[in-house]
Amino acid sequence: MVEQLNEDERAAALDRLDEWDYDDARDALTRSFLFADFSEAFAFITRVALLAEKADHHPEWSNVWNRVDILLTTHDAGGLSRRDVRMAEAIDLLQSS
Ligand SMILES: C[C@H](O)[C@H](O)[C@H]1CNC2=NC(N)=NC(=O)C2=N1
Repeated sequence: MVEQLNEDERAAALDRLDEWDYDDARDALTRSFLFADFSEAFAFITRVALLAEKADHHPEWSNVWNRVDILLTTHDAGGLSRRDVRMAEAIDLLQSS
């Protein structure tokens, strides 16, 4: 069973994850991505979906044309866990490649 991050662990993670915001109500990480068009946004969604399947850790997300909104939290832990931090870092790497 994966553990929810404690306050110190959460603060350290948020410090490192510059591009991500913290959703207090959900104990979650959020980030919005903007692309040139729907096709680019959908390609990104596909890449993240493959990461998610590999990690068995799945984002909550929505897409409107060129925009993808992602929320990461761990349902099994009732909030933010290491799995969300790892997923956010992996998504950031996709973005920078
Ligand atoms: C059984 C399976 O491992 C779990 O349900 C996984 C699947 N994907 C998941 N994704 C997220 N975001 N949180 C989870 O707790 C979770 N649990």
